[in-house]
Amino acid sequence: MHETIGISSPQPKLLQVIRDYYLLTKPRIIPLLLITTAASMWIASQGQVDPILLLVTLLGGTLAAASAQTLNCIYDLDIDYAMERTRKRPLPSGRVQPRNALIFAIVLAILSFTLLTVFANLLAALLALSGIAFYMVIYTHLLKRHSTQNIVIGGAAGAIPPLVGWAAVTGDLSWTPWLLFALIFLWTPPHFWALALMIRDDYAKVGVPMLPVVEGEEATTQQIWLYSLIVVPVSLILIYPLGSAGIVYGLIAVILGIFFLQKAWLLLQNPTDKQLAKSLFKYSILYLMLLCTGMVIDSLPMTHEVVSACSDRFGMIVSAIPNA
Ligand code: HEM
Ligand SMILES: CC(C)=CCC/C(C)=C/CC/C(C)=C/COP(=O)(O)OP(=O)(O)O
Repeated sequence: MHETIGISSPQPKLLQVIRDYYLLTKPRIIPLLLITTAASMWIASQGQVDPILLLVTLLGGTLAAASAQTLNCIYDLDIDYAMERTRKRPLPSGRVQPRNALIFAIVLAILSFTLLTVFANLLAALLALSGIAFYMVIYTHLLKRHSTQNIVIGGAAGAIPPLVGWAAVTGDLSWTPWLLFALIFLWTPPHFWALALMIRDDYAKVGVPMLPVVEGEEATTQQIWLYSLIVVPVSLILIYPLGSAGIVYGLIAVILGIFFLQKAWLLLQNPTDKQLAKSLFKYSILYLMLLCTGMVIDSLPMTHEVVSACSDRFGMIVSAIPNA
């Protein structure tokens, strides 16, 4: 075996280092943050988004989210070391030094800010920066270890990406991006508490007061149900009164919403069923992904043409019916 001879080629070591810095950014979460940014950009540009601006904004958003997650990994090193799920992360396992991680996070934040300022605008750059600050100061420092409402209020950080996307396109903010913000803000509690129900022993071990740890499964599933009941109608405000989406999005939102409510209802009936919690957690991700895809499809000029052709034809059929 090569390893026993003691000669290790430099490439696998370099690849390992790259992999560790990549893992520091909790990369699996970032694509969904980008999907919400992209959906917002598509609506803001009425289906005709500038591809370069899209690319630059998504890159700036990725760098900002990666910076935020790396800072969180540094701050939470102690609890990440104590929890089964997070023990193998690059910092607790000693593969990356906190000082190097801090430099990495600062570089990412500077790159994000510069990129967004130069190629999008200052508002988008400042919003992304505020996302990092909010996630670190409000969620990670002030709330995560001290309040059962940690992810409700802290969840606002994860709802900032659509504001970044909208600002990048229009240079300002209006009701629609704030509605998208509210949607993700309200979506976060069912998303996270469903997961927390599955891993509550881990959080209990390190004294993080997640809702299922402090108030139990029944109270948590009631809260999940409540937020789910709000999130579904809120998703329809985009159609009325805002008028920022149409029938295609409406159909998608209603169908997705029915399944969301069904899963939250089942969990409410069986608060200790970890399989149902897992199912809702997974579905929450699919829900937001498809809802955003629905927003994009709905915003496309081609969709508008198809919808208006269909409604013209429908109008002709109706007017051809005697006494209609
Ligand atoms: C304060 C708010 C939030 C908290 C506390 C939270 C927490 C978590 C945690 C602990 C996980 C499991 C990760 C792991 O196993 O390492 C997770 C998974 C995930 N979260 Fe969230 N989340 C929040 C908001 C969001 C937002 C806003 C998004 C995107 C819009 C998001 C997208 C995801 C995705 C896509 C996964 C699955 C990752 C995978 O495939 O393993 N989360 N979340
Ligand atoms: C615009 C911008 C830069 C926004 C950034 C927002 C952001 C990074 C949101 C992520 C939210 C999230 C996945 C939290 C994980 O909680 P945790 O850190 O408590 O999870 P853990 O228990 O896995 O460490």
